[in-house]
Amino acid sequence: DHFSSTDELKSLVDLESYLIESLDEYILETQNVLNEVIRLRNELTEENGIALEDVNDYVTNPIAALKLIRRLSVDWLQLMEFLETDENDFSQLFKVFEKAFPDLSDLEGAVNGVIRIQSFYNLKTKDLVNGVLQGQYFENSLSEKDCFEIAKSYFEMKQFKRSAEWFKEAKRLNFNSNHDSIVIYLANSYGKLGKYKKALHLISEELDDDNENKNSLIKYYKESLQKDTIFQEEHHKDHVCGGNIKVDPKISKNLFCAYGHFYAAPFLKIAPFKVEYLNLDPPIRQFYDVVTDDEIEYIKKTTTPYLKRSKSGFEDPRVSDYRVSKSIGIALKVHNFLSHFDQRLNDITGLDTNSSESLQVANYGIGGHYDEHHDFIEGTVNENEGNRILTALYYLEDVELGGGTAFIHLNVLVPPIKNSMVLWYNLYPTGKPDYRTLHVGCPVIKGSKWILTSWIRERGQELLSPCPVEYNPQMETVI
Ligand SMILES: O=C(O)CCC(=O)C(=O)O
Ligand SMILES: [Fe+2]
Repeated sequence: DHFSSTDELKSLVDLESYLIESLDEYILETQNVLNEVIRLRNELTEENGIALEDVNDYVTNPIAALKLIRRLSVDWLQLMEFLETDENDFSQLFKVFEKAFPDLSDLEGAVNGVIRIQSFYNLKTKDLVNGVLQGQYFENSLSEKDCFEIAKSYFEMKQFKRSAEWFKEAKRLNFNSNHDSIVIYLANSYGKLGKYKKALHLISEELDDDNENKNSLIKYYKESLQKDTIFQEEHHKDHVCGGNIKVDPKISKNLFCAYGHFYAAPFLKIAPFKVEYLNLDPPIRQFYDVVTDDEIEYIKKTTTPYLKRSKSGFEDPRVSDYRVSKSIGIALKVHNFLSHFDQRLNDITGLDTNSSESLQVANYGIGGHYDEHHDFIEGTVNENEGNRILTALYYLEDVELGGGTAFIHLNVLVPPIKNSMVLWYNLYPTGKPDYRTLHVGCPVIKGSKWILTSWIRERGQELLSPCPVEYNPQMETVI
């Protein structure tokens, strides 16, 4: 027994105080963990609250979407590391939902989307960080972590002017342990641009004295200062997608709008289409109100469950960053609801649409695009079909910002206007490919882009379009 000896009781008191001390340590440790969990939880709650205010607006904003993906692919996992040690109900619950989370490749996709938007539209880094897109202010701004992710991607792409801008923003927003890593990256970006003095200054002044790389970096940049290497300044040029490139007035003064009926199609005599000539040679024309809201609803509803990541290339189609969208073919013949669709294209073009391919529906998310390409097939063409004479591209949705179609040799930017269709010939009337038709599906900055594309092939047109030597706009009746 214990109670008969005071000595034994004393040792129990000692033991108890030892235990209390250890318990205190445990409490402190747990409290620290919990405080950190609470801090992260508050950060997540704040952002989630902003998203809840208008979910649709949030997920169609590239900056907000990037943040959402980063939270779910990185931040939540960091939080869970704190809770991992004990098997609590929340950890169990999290494991069930985690499977549906975006992963690091989704994060990479979202970062690339923002980078694409910046480079195609030549947006200022500071504007993007503050949520300003093409001059319009949106509420979502980027955090240090987001800037750091983007900066690292630019660094890997060897775009050091941009990486320096983004690391600078990350440094400005920084208030945690990542500081040294940002400083080194920023200095190295300066170094790659030949700005050794700046790099040296940054390392000497701002890198922690305890950092193991400090001395070697100082030595490296001091030595670099002695070398005289010539560097090429990186320039960011305007792209046709941005809509800021002026068209030669000699061309633009001849452009016009009209009510057009074509090839004497009887229906169009009564109800001509509104048409706008965006370029005369080669002709690029935008037709308004050629697809109805009901048809659009039908097309979206029917195709949405089947959309798959688009591929590019005729011979060996692949998924790549060249074309970031989801798409699926739709055969008009099996959809009675769309029975008038091809008739309109036939009325407009005078061509036989029976030989056209199944239509293609595509949906581009934020930063989604289709880089420079021609629609005609290069190389061997299947003789039973022939090449793609003509492209008719229908816009099924207005895009809030970006998402036009740019003809980069012609400085023509087609705005994505719902219910309209843009039409151009990919071949000269002689059947020769027309390389002036090189075009880009511009990145979506904000919103969602839905298009439908119809390609008319050469076969079946022999009697309808007997090769004129040159295209002549007079072939069409315009009233
Ligand atoms: O998305 C666009 O604006 C262009 C699409 C396109 O060029 C195509 O699908 O061939
Ligand atoms: Fe195309």
